[in-house]
Amino acid sequence: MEARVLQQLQHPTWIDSDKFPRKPTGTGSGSGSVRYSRRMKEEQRLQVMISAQFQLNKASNRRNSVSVEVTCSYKNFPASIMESGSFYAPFDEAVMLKNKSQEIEPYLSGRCIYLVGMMGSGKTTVGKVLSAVLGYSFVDSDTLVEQETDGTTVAEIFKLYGEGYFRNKETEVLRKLSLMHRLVVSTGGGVVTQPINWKYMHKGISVWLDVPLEALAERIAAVGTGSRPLLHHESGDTYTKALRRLSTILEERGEAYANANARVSLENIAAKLGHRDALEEIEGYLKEEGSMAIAEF
Ligand SMILES: Nc1ncnc2c1ncn2[C@@H]1O[C@H](COP(=O)(O)OP(=O)(O)OP(=O)(O)O)[C@@H](O)[C@H]1O
Ligand SMILES: O=C(O)C1=C[C@@H](O)[C@@H](O)[C@H](O)C1
Repeated sequence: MEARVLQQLQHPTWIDSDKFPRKPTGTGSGSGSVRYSRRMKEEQRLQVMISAQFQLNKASNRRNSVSVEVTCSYKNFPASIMESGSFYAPFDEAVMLKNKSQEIEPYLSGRCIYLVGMMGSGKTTVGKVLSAVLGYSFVDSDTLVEQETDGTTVAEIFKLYGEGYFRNKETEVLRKLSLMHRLVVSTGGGVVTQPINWKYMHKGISVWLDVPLEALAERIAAVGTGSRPLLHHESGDTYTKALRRLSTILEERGEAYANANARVSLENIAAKLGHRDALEEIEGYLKEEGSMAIAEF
């Protein structure tokens, strides 16, 4: 599986923000931009492109915004394994993320970060940014299960072989990941239901993205339930059926998510993406476990 993880990895490299002017020097309105890109080649097979656009526009709300795009391609593999992602953050926020991650990273000692949470809680979105700022690689356990099953999608695996088969494959994927380092893992929403999975995830640091059900249902309604087999059974409009089914699933899972080392509570979800909270919660956990010193005043 290691090779397959490699197919997914993004080898993120954070942009050296010192290459950018920190603030516009003038006081009036104006704008400027800087582009920085870097290409890495590993044995001529793996190509990672990181590009950043840095926009200073004092006259608009987009002032001091930074957009970062990470694109990964692996020679001879189909486009579906090409990963790309981007995020937009105020410049100060981007600098804060970079600083916080640099503070935390040595204390992680290479341990993997496992993001757990309900379907649609943002594990993929947050995970890609966390991996970029920490210099970790990003993997998605659902994708690895699909790859281990000859490319059969999660929805098809459920349909053809049943949930039990999927859960066993998922546990096997987690076991293999637990032997690896420097990964941010976006887990499947149901990993928390199998106690053995915790044995593997506790080799690293687990973070629960706790998002209100209404926000989850809204996001899922926006993209549909096609890829989420556990939401296929209800009738009604997509939002209502997703909300009803998610409520039942969360009830069945009880306290399972609370086994995570850290919890990011995203109550006011519209206002934030969760990357910063996730880093702060990981820092809190590292201090609690004693590997990171608590600042003395
Ligand atoms: N903070 C946020 N605010 C609004 N939308 C978000 C936020 N985070 C993620 N989303 C959107 O919600 C959807 C689900 O996000 P994502 O795929 O990251 O979740 P996930 O936990 O990985 O889901 P799954 O486990 O089902 O794969 C995506 O369309 C994403 O763009
Ligand atoms: O919450 C769940 O149980 C699931 C979430 C998805 O990520 C997939 O792992 C699968 O659809 C099951």
